[in-house]
Amino acid sequence: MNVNSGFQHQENCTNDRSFIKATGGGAYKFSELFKEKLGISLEKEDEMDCLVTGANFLLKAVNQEAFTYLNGSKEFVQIDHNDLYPYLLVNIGSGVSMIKVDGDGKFERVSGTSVGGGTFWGLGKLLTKSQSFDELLELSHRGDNRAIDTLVGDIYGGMDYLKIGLSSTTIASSFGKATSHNKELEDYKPEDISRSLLRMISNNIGQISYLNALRFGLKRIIFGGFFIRSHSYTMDTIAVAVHFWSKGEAKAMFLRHEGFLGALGAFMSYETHSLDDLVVNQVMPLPVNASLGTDTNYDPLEGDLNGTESIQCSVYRA
Ligand SMILES: Nc1ncnc2c1ncn2[C@@H]1O[C@H](COP(=O)(O)OP(=O)(O)OP(=O)(O)O)[C@@H](O)[C@H]1O
Ligand SMILES: CC(C)(CO)[C@@H](O)C(=O)NCCC(=O)O
Repeated sequence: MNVNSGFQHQENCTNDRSFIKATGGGAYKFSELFKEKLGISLEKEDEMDCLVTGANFLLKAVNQEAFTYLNGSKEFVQIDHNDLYPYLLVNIGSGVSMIKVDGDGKFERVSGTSVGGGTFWGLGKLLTKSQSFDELLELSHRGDNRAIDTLVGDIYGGMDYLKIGLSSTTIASSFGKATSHNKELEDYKPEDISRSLLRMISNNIGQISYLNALRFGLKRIIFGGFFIRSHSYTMDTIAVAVHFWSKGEAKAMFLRHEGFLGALGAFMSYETHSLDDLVVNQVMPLPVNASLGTDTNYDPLEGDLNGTESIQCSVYRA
């Protein structure tokens, strides 16, 4: 669930109620709990609406928000506001939603996949006994997926299969080596398992995203969601998948504030928080757990999220 801290207190003679905007499944699931324990009503905002509003806001208002990531280096992309749409927004949370965005409030959820962040965390926990997502992610930094995945070279005696465009190092079958008769789970290193899993899931999301972009003729694919967490290997795998399948035609883009699109969108849904009502260069407090430092040296690929600071926004008046 995404909740934001734009806490509002409404009073009139008959009704004294406090509410906060909330989106996602948790806005429904925890509604009663919030009311019972905190006396707060959750005002539900549609999840897809909020994701799109959050992404559009960031892309328009925050300088150096979007970047591409290829071969280990990132490049910020300055997007002309008049040339922002259409794009494919891929939100990788527990599951994955793919949304074709045509404008403010104009979008269609065109696809999705249940193989997402929850799959990485869930399968990874079972297979590696990791106690936290961060531990699992950290394992993947040190792993070598070649110990688990079958590569084209493993099948072709170390050779490339260039006739169909596959090098010997391309993964032919994720987790293929785990079929080995004389090996059990304990014989594989948790870090290698984590790495294979991350590659499998990121690759798959990159591929499905590209196919959907192709379906609608979209050149830009923007990835968000808490799964990415500015993790370089995740972004690299997704970017390579998009590059590989599109033969360089489509670009994967990432967002500095990728994990908070829904919360931002819910925040924006307060009538007084629309983009047009904000002034140029205003420092806008972000929702709880939804902000990054104002440090201009901040590196999203290295940084961690601590959710206590504000974000410097350049907001254009309509
Ligand atoms: N510290 C963390 N703890 C748990 N999961 C994390 C953490 N950091 C990143 N993740 C990843 O984020 C995913 C959840 O992302 P997010 O909160 O955006 O989605 P959600 O709202 O639960 O799912 P959905 O969008 O499908 O409703 C997890 O499945 C996991 O892959
Ligand atoms: C169900 C939601 C939208 C909840 O956020 C998300 O988890 C999701 O998009 N899952 C993928 C479902 C599917 O399209 O197969």
